[in-house]
Amino acid sequence: MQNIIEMQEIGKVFTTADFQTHALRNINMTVGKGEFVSISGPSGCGKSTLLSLMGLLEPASSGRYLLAGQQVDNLTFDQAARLRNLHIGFIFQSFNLVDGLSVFDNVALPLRYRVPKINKHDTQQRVQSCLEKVGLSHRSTHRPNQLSGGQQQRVAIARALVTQPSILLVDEATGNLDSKSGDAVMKLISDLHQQGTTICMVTHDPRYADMASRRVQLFDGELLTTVSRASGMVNTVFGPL
Ligand SMILES: Nc1ncnc2c1ncn2[C@@H]1O[C@H](COP(=O)(O)OP(=O)(O)OP(=O)(O)O)[C@@H](O)[C@H]1O
Repeated sequence: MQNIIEMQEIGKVFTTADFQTHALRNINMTVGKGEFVSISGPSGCGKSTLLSLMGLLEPASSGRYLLAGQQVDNLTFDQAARLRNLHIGFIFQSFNLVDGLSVFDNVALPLRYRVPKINKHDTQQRVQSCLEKVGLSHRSTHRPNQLSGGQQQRVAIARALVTQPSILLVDEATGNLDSKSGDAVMKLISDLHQQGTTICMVTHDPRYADMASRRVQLFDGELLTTVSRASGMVNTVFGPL
């Protein structure tokens, strides 16, 4: 299987005036094309930091990171933004939709930053197709505040898909939703995986973690175990459980 993500001995230290936090230590991790990996662990263990590094939202402090085969350490801000736009779709707990824009324009937003530019006709088709995937094509002219939380998260998923990313990074996508809407969003994410999308998802919910093809556990900034559903194999990478 071709690797989309390859992290070697990745570390992340946050330094504030009086404090250093080792958020991640010595992370060795690969994600193959088409895999669905869930990332779990206690609060503060480094899950969101790992996702931010994967998504080039911030650089690692040490180690080597290959994204889609390209070494991506030491990128400039603009280079990171361009690669992000090409390869990564994000879904966060907060939907981060722009209230002043229609559902259609929210989904189209990432395409505005594409180089080379995507013409109006192709934009129209891509947005429409993504809204159909999430079952909201009939709501394209609505504003986000006219939708339920679950529907807003589905718009955020359509926005993440519109750039046809190599990998979808999901951080507690169901955290702000009631259980019924949460289950619907997770079904959608699972369907996207069945259709071939690569997914890395942070979740606290063991039921949702179990939907992944591989489960990764973090503890205190270190990779603890990875469990593959296909093989049922538990591989203790570091330390005690
Ligand atoms: N920008 C930052 N500056 C300083 N410390 C940070 C920063 N971001 C995260 N940290 C610290 O890094 C550690 C890991 O944080 P992170 O948000 O990755 O944990 P998490 O596992 O996602 O937690 P939670 O489940 O509570 O969301 C924590 O100790 C946190 O305080």
